[in-house]
Amino acid sequence: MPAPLFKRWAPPKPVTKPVPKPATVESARISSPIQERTESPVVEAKLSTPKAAKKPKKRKREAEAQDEDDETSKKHKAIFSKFEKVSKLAEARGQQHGEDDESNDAQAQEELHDLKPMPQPAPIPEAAFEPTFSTLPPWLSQPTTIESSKSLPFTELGVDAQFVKRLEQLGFKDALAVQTALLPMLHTGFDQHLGDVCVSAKTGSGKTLAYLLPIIEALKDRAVPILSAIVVVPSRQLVNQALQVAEELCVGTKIKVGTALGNTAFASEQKQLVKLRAQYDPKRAKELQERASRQFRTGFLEKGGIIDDLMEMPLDHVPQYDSGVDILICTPGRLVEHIEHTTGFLLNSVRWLVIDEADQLLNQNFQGWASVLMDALHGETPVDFMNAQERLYKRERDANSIWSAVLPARRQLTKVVLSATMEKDLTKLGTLRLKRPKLVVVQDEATEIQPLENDDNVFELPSTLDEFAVHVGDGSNKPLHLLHVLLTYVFEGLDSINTHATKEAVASSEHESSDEDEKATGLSSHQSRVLVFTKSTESASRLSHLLSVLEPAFKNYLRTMTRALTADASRKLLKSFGSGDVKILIASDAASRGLDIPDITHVINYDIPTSITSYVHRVGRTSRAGKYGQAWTLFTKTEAAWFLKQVTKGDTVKRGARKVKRIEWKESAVTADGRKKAYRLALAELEGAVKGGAD
Ligand SMILES: Nc1ncnc2c1ncn2[C@@H]1O[C@H](COP(=O)(O)OP(=O)(O)OP(=O)(O)O)[C@@H](O)[C@H]1O
Repeated sequence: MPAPLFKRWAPPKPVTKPVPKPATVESARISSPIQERTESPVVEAKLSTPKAAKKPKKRKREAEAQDEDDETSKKHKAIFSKFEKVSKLAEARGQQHGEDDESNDAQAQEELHDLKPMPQPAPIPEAAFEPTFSTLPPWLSQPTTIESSKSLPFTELGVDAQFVKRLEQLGFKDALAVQTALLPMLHTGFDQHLGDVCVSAKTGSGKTLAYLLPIIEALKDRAVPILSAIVVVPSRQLVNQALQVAEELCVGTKIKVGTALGNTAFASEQKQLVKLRAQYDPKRAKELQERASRQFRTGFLEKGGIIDDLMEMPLDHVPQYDSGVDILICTPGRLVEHIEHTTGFLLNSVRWLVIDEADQLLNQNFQGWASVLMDALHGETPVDFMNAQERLYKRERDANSIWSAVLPARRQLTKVVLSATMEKDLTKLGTLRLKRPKLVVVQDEATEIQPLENDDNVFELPSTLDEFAVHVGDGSNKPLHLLHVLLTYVFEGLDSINTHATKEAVASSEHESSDEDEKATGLSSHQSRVLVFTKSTESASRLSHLLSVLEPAFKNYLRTMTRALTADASRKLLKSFGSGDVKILIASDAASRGLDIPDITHVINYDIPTSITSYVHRVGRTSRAGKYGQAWTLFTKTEAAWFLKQVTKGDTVKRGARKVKRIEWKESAVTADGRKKAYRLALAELEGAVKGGAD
């Protein structure tokens, strides 16, 4: 039962002290705080007036007032006694209640002690926060994935019988994973993807054939060249490499494949790309001549343009520009030059634009090539300005396309963007103005478990690659460590021919040369082929010199790829490396991208790469198209932290269940057999050679 509210308002101890009978109003007033609050100050003033000063009239009034006061006092007394009674009663009830409450509390406590907590369900563990969203658009965050082990016969992919036969002759029976994905997407037909395609597939997975084959198949009946495909790659060597694959596939067709890479004079490249001829057209000839004479008058004469060509035309003829090639393979810089300076080099009939090693090309954006190319590609030639050939082509295309019934007649341009280290960078990809793009990712089964919604870039290494890492201390004996790897692990067995050329102090020159010969013979028949990467072409040359002094048996089998080599010389060099005449090729990062040299068994990072991307491309020169290969990296004390954390243990590089094997040997193992002394001699010789060169 709730306690009565008035209990709080009870005056302090009204019952315990006997209240004296108030003799005067004053004393009553003092003892009662309630009265004190209600009494008016006017009454107080009246009471304090001295009696002597009072007049008879006043006295009467005072007597009346006294009566009134007595009456009031009586009333007060009555109210007060009533109040006291109620207070006493309240007090008594309060005490009773207090006892009741106490006994109730005690009871409640007792009862509570007996209660057991109700059994509760186990708390639900809160799931760790895993974002299910991506900042990337769906085409980048949810790519089409293909297992890298997937392989299908070319016949099942709708490849024309003529090309299936050609592929068999080249030794390709089944299509590799990236080819099984790309061929149907790029072939005309119902599986065709009517949009652009980005491809992320490991090094050596067969991307070149995947984009060249459908293009060449589509152009196989072409009799007169029309520029239909442009392939952009980052280096001259890659232009030549793609050209070789294209030419092999084009055998038996009239398709013309041309290159623009700057290895020949610009004018002769122009002549190869654009064929000038005279066309009889008196009306247009007159218009052009009027334009030419206006230009002569104003002095604003176009140089090297159509007016120049008009001068060489017979009467009533106009210059007409035809494409000299169907497929153009080029570097971005040279392509931009042709777009800007070659009259008649028009891109309005281009149906395929391929950008290989796209991440590198977009990162460099040399001469703003992407924007220049996109402007040239997307600027449609108005029908009025089309030449006869273009009009013919447009009519043929509109009539033959299976989509012509449902789609408006317009050129369909497909962009194919590829890399082994494709970056999901929207800003860079944005410069390519992709339409309805699709990302195709070729990856191992194990990697598929990884969430692909992840916005981070992940690069996969070939599954047939074994990686080794060697700590070389402070790096002062690095060439000796390299020599140790070469003799012990790459050219196994060669070191057992254990007479070193540097044992000059003990060995007779006759003996020495016979050991050298024996080693050279062992080397010539050896199957291993090794590509050694250095940080620059200068260090490549230096290392090459050192190695041939340290191990003379290497001399005839060791070459360096430098910037000074002409395109022809570097092609020859790569050919002899491919054939096995050269066993050790030392190069800078310039050779890390895209180079496809068959049967490289080992890659050695003599100097560690400067980025993860560079590592992926360097080691990707071996283990190509399912072949086994090894990658060795020599790292110093100061390089260890970055290399071990980022490359060997980081999340960016995926290598399945495989791990990088750490190999360590004692410094004495590499300096044995007088090699330290030989190294010093080699250094001295190198210094002399450099000085001699400088003189
Ligand atoms: N269907 C096939 N069967 C067997 N080998 C093939 C097939 N297609 C291509 N190859 C071979 O695979 C090798 C690698 O091909 P390619 O150079 O196109 O690789 P890539 O994916 O472009 O590599 P990178 O990213 O390093 O440039 C080449 O030697 C090529 O001849």
